[in-house]
Amino acid sequence: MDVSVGQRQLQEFSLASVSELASSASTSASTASLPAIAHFFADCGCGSSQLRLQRENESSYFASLHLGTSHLFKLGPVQSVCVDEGSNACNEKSYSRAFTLLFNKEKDSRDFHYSFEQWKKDVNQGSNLPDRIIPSSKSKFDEKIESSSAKMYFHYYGQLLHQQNMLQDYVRTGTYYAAVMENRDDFSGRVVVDVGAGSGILSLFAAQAGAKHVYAVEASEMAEYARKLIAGNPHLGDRITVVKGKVEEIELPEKADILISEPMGTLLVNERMLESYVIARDRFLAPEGKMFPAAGRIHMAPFSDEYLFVEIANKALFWQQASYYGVNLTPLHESAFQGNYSQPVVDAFDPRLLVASPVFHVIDFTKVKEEDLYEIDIPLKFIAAVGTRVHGLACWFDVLFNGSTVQRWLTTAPGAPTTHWYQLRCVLSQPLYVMAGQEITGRLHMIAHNAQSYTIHLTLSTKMWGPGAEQGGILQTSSGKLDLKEPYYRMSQSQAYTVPQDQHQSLQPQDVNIPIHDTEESEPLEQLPQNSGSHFS
Ligand SMILES: C[S@@+](CC[C@H](N)C(=O)[O-])C[C@H]1O[C@@H](n2cnc3c(N)ncnc32)[C@H](O)[C@@H]1O
Repeated sequence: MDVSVGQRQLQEFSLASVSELASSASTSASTASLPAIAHFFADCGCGSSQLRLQRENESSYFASLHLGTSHLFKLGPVQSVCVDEGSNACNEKSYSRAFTLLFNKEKDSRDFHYSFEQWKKDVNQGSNLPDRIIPSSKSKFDEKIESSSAKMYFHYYGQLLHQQNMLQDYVRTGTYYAAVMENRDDFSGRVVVDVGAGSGILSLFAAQAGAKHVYAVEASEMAEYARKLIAGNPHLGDRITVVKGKVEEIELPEKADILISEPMGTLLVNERMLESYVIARDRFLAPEGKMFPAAGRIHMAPFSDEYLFVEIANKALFWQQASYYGVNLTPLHESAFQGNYSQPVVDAFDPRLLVASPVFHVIDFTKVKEEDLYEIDIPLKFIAAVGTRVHGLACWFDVLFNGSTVQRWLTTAPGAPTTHWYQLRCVLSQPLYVMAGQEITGRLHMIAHNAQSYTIHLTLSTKMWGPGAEQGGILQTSSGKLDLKEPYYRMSQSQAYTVPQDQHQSLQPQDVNIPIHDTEESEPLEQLPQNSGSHFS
C-alpha cells in the first residue's frame, strides 16, 4: 500500500512476524516474534530514508533502519533477514541490528524486496521517491529519445482506448495466447518479465500458463489500470507484481527465466521499442533464458499499384490552383507532391500487387545488440515476375515464438488475416518500368531518430535485361526519403482490392505464385480491427 503524507512518501507492508536477531541492545519487545507493519519513510527529518517497524495496534516504532546502510537477504520464499550495518545518520550513532521478517505470502515477500531495492536505489541516487519516472542521471532511454516524443508516446499508451485497440486485434492477442498456452513448459514454475505490460494481458496469460512469478513492467499510467485488472483476477494476480517505470530504469529483485513482450511497431521497428526489449534482455534475463517472441523478420517486395500512385499524386492537385481566393498556390505544388510521397502508406493490400517474390531481413532478438537497431541497412535484389510499372516497395513483418513445444509465427503478411499493423508501402514518386525476368536491385536504409522512429531511404533500380545483360549496368533508378513516424493511414479505401482490368491484362499477377509467408496458411482478407486510426504499435 502507498500513501502520501504531506512531504513524506510512505509505503507500508503487513508482516506475519518480525523478530530481532539476539543482541545485547535488543529489548524483549523487539526480539519477540509478533505480527508487525513495515513502513518505508522518505525524509525522516535529516534527509535520509528509513525502514521503520511497528507492532500491530501500537502507535510507536520499535525499530528504525537506515536504508543507506541496510541490506535485505532472502532466506526462503516467505522469510528474509534485514541487516542494518549501523550508521551516524541523523546525527546519532546507531549500531548494527538484524531482523528476521516472515511474510504472509510469497507475493508479499517479492513486493517487499522489490520496494526495498527501489527505495535503496533512490537513496543511493539521492532521491527520496520510489517508482521514480525521472532518474537523477539520464537513462539509456532518455539519452536517445526526445522528451516530448516520449511524453506523447506514454500518454497514448496510458489510455485504455488504445490498449483496447490492441486487445481487439484478435489475430495478435490470440496468437500470443496460443503461443503461451501451447508452450506451458516454458512458463510453468518460471520467473517471467513482461516488457511493456500495458493492460497486463500478457502477464495474465503467463500466470495462466503457471508462471511462478511475473513482473509486469509498464512505464505509462496504464500501470495503474494493469494493477486494477490484475487485482480483479486474484487467482492469477497473486503471482504478478506490476512495476511502474521504464525497463531501462527500474530494478527487479531477481533474474527472469523468460521475457514476454509485444514490442512491434509498424514495419516491426517503429516506436523503437525493440531496443527496450533488448535492454530488458541484457538487464533481466538469466543466461539461457527465453524470449517470447525470439526473432522478427521484415519482408519486402516491389509492388505495382496505379490507383495508389495516382491517389498520392492527386493529393497535391490542390496546390496547382493558380487563383485560390486570388492567390497562386503553384509555387508549393512540388513541395506538397514530394511531401505526400514521404509518407509510408499503411493499409491492407492485395498480395497480387506484388511483382516479385519477397526477400526478408532477420532480427534475432536473443542476439542483436541494441546499437545494431540504430541503423538497419538492407540490400535488395528481386526478379520481376511480370512486366509492369513498379511503384515502390511493400513491407510487412512476422515474429517467431520459439517455444520448446510448438513454434508459432505471428504474421502481418498481405493476404493473411489482417492485424492492426496492416502492411506498409513506400511509394516512389518516379515509378520504374520492368520486364518479366528483369532484375530489380536496391537498398532499404533505415536510420533511427530521436522521435522513436526511423527515416527511411529507399532506392530501387532496374538492371539491363535479356541477351548481353551481363555487360550492362543500371537502366533506371528511383529513390525516396520517407519518415516512418508520419504514415498515411489509408483505411477508408475498399479492402477487397480489385486489380484494374488493364493491369490484369498486362501483369497477369494471378499467375505469379509468390510465397508470402513460410509457416502459416494464407487466408483471404478478413475484417479489420476496430479503431483503425492507431498511430502506434
Ligand atoms: C504495444 S504495447 C503492448 C501492451 C501489452 N503488452 C499488450 O500486449 O497488450 C507496448 C507497451 O509497452 C510500454 N512501453 C514502451 N516502452 C517501454 C519502456 N521502455 N519501458 C516500459 N514500458 C514501455 C508502452 O507504454 C505500452 O503500454
